[in-house]
Amino acid sequence: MNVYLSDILTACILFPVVAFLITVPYMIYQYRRRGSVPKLHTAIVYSFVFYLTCAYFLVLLPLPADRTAYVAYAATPQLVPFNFVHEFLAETTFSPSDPATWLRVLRDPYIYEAFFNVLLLLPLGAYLRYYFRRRWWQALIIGFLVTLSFETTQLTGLWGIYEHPYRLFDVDDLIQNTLGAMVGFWLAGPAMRTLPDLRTANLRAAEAGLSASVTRRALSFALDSALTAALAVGSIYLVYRSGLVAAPIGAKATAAQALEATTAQISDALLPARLCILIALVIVFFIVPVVTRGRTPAQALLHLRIVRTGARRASWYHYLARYGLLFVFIWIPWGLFTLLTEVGGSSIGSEAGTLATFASQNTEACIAVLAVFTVAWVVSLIVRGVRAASGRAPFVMLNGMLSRTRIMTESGLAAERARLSALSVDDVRKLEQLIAEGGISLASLMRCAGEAVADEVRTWAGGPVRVCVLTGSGNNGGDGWVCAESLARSGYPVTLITPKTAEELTAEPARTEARSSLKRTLEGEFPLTVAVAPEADDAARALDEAEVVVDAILGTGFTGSSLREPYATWISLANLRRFKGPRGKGRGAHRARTGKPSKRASGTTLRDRRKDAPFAVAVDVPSGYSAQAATWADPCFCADVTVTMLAMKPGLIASGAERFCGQVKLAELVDTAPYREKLG
Ligand SMILES: NC(=O)C1=CN([C@@H]2O[C@H](COP(=O)(O)OP(=O)(O)OC[C@H]3O[C@@H](n4cnc5c(N)ncnc54)[C@H](O)[C@@H]3O)[C@@H](O)[C@H]2O)[C@H](O)CC1
Ligand SMILES: [K+]
Repeated sequence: MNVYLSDILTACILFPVVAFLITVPYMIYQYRRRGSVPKLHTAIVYSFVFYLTCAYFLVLLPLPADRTAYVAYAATPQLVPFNFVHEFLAETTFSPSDPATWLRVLRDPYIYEAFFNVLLLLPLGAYLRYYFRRRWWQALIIGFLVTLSFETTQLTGLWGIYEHPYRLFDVDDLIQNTLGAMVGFWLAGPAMRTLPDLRTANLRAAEAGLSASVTRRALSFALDSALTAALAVGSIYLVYRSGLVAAPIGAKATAAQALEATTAQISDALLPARLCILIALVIVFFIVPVVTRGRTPAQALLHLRIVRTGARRASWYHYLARYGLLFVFIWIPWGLFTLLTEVGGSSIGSEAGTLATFASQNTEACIAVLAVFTVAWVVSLIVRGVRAASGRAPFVMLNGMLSRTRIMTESGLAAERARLSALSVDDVRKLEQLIAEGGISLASLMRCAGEAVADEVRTWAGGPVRVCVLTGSGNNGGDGWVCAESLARSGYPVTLITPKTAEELTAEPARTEARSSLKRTLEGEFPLTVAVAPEADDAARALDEAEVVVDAILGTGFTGSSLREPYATWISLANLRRFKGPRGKGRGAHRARTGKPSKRASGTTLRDRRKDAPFAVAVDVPSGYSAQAATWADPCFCADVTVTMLAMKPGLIASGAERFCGQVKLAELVDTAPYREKLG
C-alpha cells in the first residue's frame, strides 16, 4: 500500500507538468485546425495524459536497486487464470455467515490488489467511450492491449534495461485490468447523459474559430514582433561583428571612454543598428505579406490573412499603409518622449533644434500631451478589444480603418466570400444547367453533393454511429440516397426513409441514383435499411435510435407556406427527438404515438437541443425553409449544420437563418468561377 501511496505522491508533484507539456502540441493542433482551443477538450486530453502517465508509472515503479537485481517472486510468470480466487479461498478465514469476518476480506491482499487492478484501467474505459467514442469491443481490445503492454514491460525488465523481470507477469492482472476498462466503459454510458456533448463543443470551437479574435491577433503580433526582434538582434550582431562599421562603444571600451563618447558619436554609430531594425520590420511586415499575398509569418502560422474591406485581396500598398501607420502610431509617443528626454542634451540635430527649444520651454505641456495621447490610445484599444470580445463589433484598429484593411481568419474569409457571392435560387438552377452543358453531368453533381454531406457526418461523428436519412421525392432526396450509400459503405448503420420506392420517384437524376443504389445494396455490396412510407411510429423509432439525422426531404424545390404529409410528420418527429428527447424520456406519449407537430419544437435554437440529441444535417437547405425568401413553414427542420450546394442562397445568410440552418457550410462541388462568369 505504501508503495502505491508514495508513487501517487511523486506523480502528483511531477506529472502535472509532464502532462501539460504533452498537451501543448494538442492545443497547437486544435488552434490551427479550428482557430480556437476548445477548453473542455483540452481539459479532458490533459487529464487523460495525466492519468496514463500516472498509471504507467504505477506499473513501472518501484524500480530494482540495480540492473542485475534478481527478484525471486517475479522470476516465473503466473499463467493460471483466476489463481487469485484459489489463493484467496485457500488462505482466507472469511465466512459469509460470520459478519465479523467480512471486514477482513477487504484487508486481504488478494482482494484489494484485485480492486486496485480493476480501478487502474477504469478511467481508460470511460475515456474510450466518452472522449474517443469507441464501441465496447474496441474498448475491450484496447484495454487488453494496454494491460498487456504493462505486463510485458514488467516481464522484460523494462524492455531489457534490467536483466531480470522485477515485477510478476500475472495473467490475473490482465483479466482484472481489462475488466476495469470494461467497467469504466459501462459506467461512462449513464454519466454521458449529464456530461457535455464533446461533438457540439467541437462545432462551437469551429464557429469561434471563424472570427479573428483579439487574443489570436495579439498572439500573432507578439510572435511577429519576437521574430522581428530576433532578426534585428541577429543582423546587428553580424554587422558589428564583421567590423564593417564601428560599434557605438568599442567592445573593450572602459567606462570612462564610454562616458566621453558624445551623443552625436553614439547616434552616428547606432545608425547601422537602426537600419537593421528597420529592415527586419520591412521583411516581417511588408515583404513576407507581399510574397504570401497577405500573411506575415505569424499570421501564416495562425491561419490569419490581411484583406481589404469586403473580403477583397489586398495589394502591396495596403500592407505598407496598414503597418506603416501602425508603426507611426507606436512611434509618435516614443518619439515625443525621446525628444523630451534629449532636451538639455549637448548636441541635438539642427532640424530638431526648434522643436527641442519649444519642448524645453513647455516641458509640462509636452508631458501632458504625451500622457493624453498614450492614455487615449490604450483606452480606445481596450474599449474596442472588449467590444470585440463580447461579439458586438469586429476588432478594427485605427490603422486598419485608415488603410481600409482587415485581418480575417482563413475560414472566416472563405465564409465571408461565400456569403458575398450568394446566388438566387433561380441563378443556382441556371448555374447547374451551365455546368451540365459544360460536360459535368447533374448525376455527378448529385454524387459530389451526397459525398459532401457524408463527409460532414463523418467529421462530426468520428466513428460509425447509427444514421437516419430522411429523403423526399425530388433531387434533394437524390442527394440523400448518395449520402446514405457513402455512409453505409464506411460502416455506418444507415436507415433511409423515403415516401416512395426508388422506382416511383420521378425527378432525375434522383430516380437513377436511388435505383442503382438500391440495386447495389440488394446485391449485397453494402448494408442499407430502406423504409418506404413507414408508419409514424416506425419513423419515430428510427429517429430515436439515430445519432445523426440527415434531412434530404426538400431543397430548393420547396414551394408554398406549409408542408404536405408525410414530410410534416417526419420533420416534427425529428425536431421532437432533438428538443424533447426520445420517446419515454420526458416526451408526451400521445405526441410520440401520433407524431403530431409541436409548435414549440420547431424553430428552437441550438442551445435548446438536448444533450443526447442526434446531430442534424440539412442537405442544401433545411426542409420547410425557403432558400430564397428566408420564410419558413411550420414545422421546419432545425439543423446543426446545413451543407449547401454550389453557392450560398439569400435565405441562408438572412438574419435569423441560424435558428433553422445552424452553421451553413458551402460545398462548391466544382470550380464554379467559369460558370459564374457565363451567368453574368
Ligand atoms: N438539379 C440537380 O441536378 C441537382 C440538384 N441538387 C439537389 O436538388 C435539390 C433541388 O431539387 P428539386 O428536385 O428541384 O427540388 P426538391 O428536391 O427540393 O423538391 C421537389 C419535390 O418537393 C415537392 N414539394 C415542393 N413543395 C412542397 C411542399 N410544400 N410540401 C411537400 N412537398 C413539396 C415537389 O412536389 C417535388 O416532389 C437541391 O436543393 C439540391 O439539394 C444537387 O445538389 C445537385 C444536382
Ligand atoms: K433538405
